[in-house]
Amino acid sequence: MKKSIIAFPRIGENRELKFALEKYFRKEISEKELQQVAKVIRLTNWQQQKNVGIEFPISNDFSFYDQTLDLSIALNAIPERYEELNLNKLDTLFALARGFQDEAHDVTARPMKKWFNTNYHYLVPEINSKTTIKANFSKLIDEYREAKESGIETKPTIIGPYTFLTLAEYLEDTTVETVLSEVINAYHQLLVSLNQENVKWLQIEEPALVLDQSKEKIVLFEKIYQELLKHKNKVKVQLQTYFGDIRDSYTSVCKLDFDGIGLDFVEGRETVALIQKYGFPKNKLLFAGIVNGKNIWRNNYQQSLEVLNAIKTEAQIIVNTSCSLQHVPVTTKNETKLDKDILKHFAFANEKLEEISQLADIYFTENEQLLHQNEVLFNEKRIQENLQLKQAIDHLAEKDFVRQPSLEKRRNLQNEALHLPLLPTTTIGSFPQTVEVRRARLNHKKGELSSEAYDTFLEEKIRECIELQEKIGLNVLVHGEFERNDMVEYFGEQLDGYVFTQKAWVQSYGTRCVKPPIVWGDITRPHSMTVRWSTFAQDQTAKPVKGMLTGPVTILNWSFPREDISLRESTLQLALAVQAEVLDLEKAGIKIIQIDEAALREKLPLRKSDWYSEYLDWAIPAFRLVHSKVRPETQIHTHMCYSEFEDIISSIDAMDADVISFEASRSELSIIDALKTHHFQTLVGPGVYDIHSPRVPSTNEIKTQISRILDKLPLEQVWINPDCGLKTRGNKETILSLEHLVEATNLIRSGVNEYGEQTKENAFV
Ligand SMILES: CN1c2c(nc(N)[nH]c2=O)NC[C@@H]1CNc1ccc(C(=O)N[C@@H](CCC(=O)N[C@@H](CCC(=O)N[C@@H](CCC(=O)O)C(=O)O)C(=O)O)C(=O)O)cc1
Ligand SMILES: N[C@@H](CCS)C(=O)O
Ligand SMILES: [Zn+2]
Repeated sequence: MKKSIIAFPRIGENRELKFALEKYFRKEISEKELQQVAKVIRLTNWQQQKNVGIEFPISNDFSFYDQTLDLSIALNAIPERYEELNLNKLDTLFALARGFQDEAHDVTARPMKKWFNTNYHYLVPEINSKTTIKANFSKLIDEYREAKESGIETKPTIIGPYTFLTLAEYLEDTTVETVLSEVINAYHQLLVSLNQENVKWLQIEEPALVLDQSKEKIVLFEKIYQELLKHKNKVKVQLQTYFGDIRDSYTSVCKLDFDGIGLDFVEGRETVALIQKYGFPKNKLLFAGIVNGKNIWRNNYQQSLEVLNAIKTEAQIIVNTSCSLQHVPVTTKNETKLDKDILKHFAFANEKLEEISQLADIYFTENEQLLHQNEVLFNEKRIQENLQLKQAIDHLAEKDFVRQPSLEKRRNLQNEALHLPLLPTTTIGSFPQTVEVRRARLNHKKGELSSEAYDTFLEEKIRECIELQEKIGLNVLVHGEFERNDMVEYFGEQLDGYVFTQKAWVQSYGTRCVKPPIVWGDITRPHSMTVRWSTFAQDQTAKPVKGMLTGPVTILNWSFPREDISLRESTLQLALAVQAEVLDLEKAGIKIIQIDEAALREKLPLRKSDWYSEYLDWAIPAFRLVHSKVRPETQIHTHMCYSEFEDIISSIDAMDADVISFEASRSELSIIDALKTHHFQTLVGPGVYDIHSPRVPSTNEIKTQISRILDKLPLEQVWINPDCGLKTRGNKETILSLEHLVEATNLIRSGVNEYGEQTKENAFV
């Protein structure tokens, strides 16, 4: 074996899986038709890998929704409430993923979390007191057989027991120990089945090893694998890690009876040093993750070769990707509008397969011609540096990052300017991106709808949206973001220095995909990007309309960034561009401006020791730079999709926004305790219902949620809002949910308790 990958995207070249799934959810196609689409994708993927000579294409990397959810199901970690719906296997999976609501049932979706430091989301496994782990790896076996029937010997992949146990949520006094032996036993059963099938290699993914590991955790890891590997028999087992190095567990991993070890040489800063210091076991293969699975730039073969040569004497190398290719788009071949001189610098998943193959040729057979061609590409002068921008960044001073006056002083001025009631109600920005909205944008893009007609359409949508929010009784309105394809791509399209693609989709969660724009050069703002729509919306109402922007850290984190300058440098370029937009909005009379930093937490380095020096020390100031020059009366909001920022709570406060909204509806509200303990200064809008699921929360449910928040936080600090934008929802459920939100807030304001009784002494309006 010379070359390998960890996993391939499963959405299909033209998002075939997304469209089939959505049709299945709308009951427009049968399960059989859906399975057929899935099968074609799998066969195509295996064939692509085979075509470039990958000896063992990967199987079981396909998923209808999420591979961690598939694992929960394979381990029978299916909470009773989903079993009780009595749905078939596939629909039970979708109930866990999306929630389920009909006349007789109402079950919420399992929570989703960010998959390590990516923009992919996994469904959190649940372990409760009734969980009985049992092996049912039929999906993995079926897909292995499916490939074999078409003449392809695959290497099945599975997320490992250690990562599963690390990511799971433990309820009702359960712990890792409650299920540990059952989980080991289930993987043991898997090995037995694989031996029966005569499977050659199994890849076990353990990305949890790249997180900070305590001694106890390493003991747990060793215990699992000492036990498990006793049973591998003829199947060879490859332990695959990614998203960083495994400095805490390297020596333990080397001692265990794995046949191959996969290490990340792209994000794993210490990987080479670890091998040089401790050596690499002679009886194992080293799967060297050298082709970046997260970014889309061509691999620099010379640099890769230097890395491989540095460890050449230590190990027998298999050329590999650094992580699953699910984080990059499928192919560059459909990018017909991008200049060839630009496109030649990019490698998506298919092109990365070729890179693996070429690198193996260069490494094993010293193919000089391939090396030379690649050198020519990297020696080209790609872009012209913007010296004026560089100077502007170099001259930034301390004062440019500090807003005046203090938060407390601003608050009084804003209260006077805005006259909002207690518990102000608002939304996060986007309203449903219905088929009608997307179709109009598509028609405009294709030239079938003129710019004038498209603009008129958008104005009509904004007018309706404002009218609707007034009718529902929200206090701070939004324009609805109808003009945006995506909260990041939209800005990328307006900024100089970006290039964007037509078909370069990447899965974000379930059926939802994003098309990250690509930072090509230095970033500047040639014109205002949102003022027109925000002012149009404000002209329709006397209530304040929030201007709506995406912050610099999020724009960069959800783009494919440059690799020739630092992330800090690109973020500061973006910060200056967004700052100009903020000031234009303010000048145009917008009194509240929301700057979303939904991805700020996501890119926090996986190791704590890197948090400040590698990231927060520039990311938080970059946000402050964006709003440091606004008037004290202008209220700055920010938004984060997830509430997992307990550990960096002071940094979030240091963003110095006036209000922050975040997800809290699916979490245990522990974040609220943390806000209290840390004397969090910023006003907060903890989301009172989950927008990721189509289910409509009842008024009472929202009211209970608000009461729980108010048990812990002072009234004056709280805003009421959903936990994220409404773009993925339909109109009907959105209207009902927002009506319930306003009704619940009004009940709380007027002091009606949870039993529907008027308690005058609680009333405050
Ligand atoms: C808030 N989130 C976001 C994240 N990352 C982003 N970059 N953006 C986000 O908003 N990360 C965390 C969270 C959760 N993630 C998501 C991700 C994606 C969506 C979502 O709704 N995605 C849409 C695609 C959005 C888009 O770009 N739409 C375009 C193109 C529409 C399209 O597909 N057109 C078809 C034709 C359709 C037709 O009707 O004929 C085509 O071009 O072929 C647009 O609107 O113009 C998705 O559908 O996956 C939400 C949350
Ligand atoms: N303003 C954006 C934030 C999503 S994270 C929206 O509402 O969709
Ligand atoms: Zn959000």
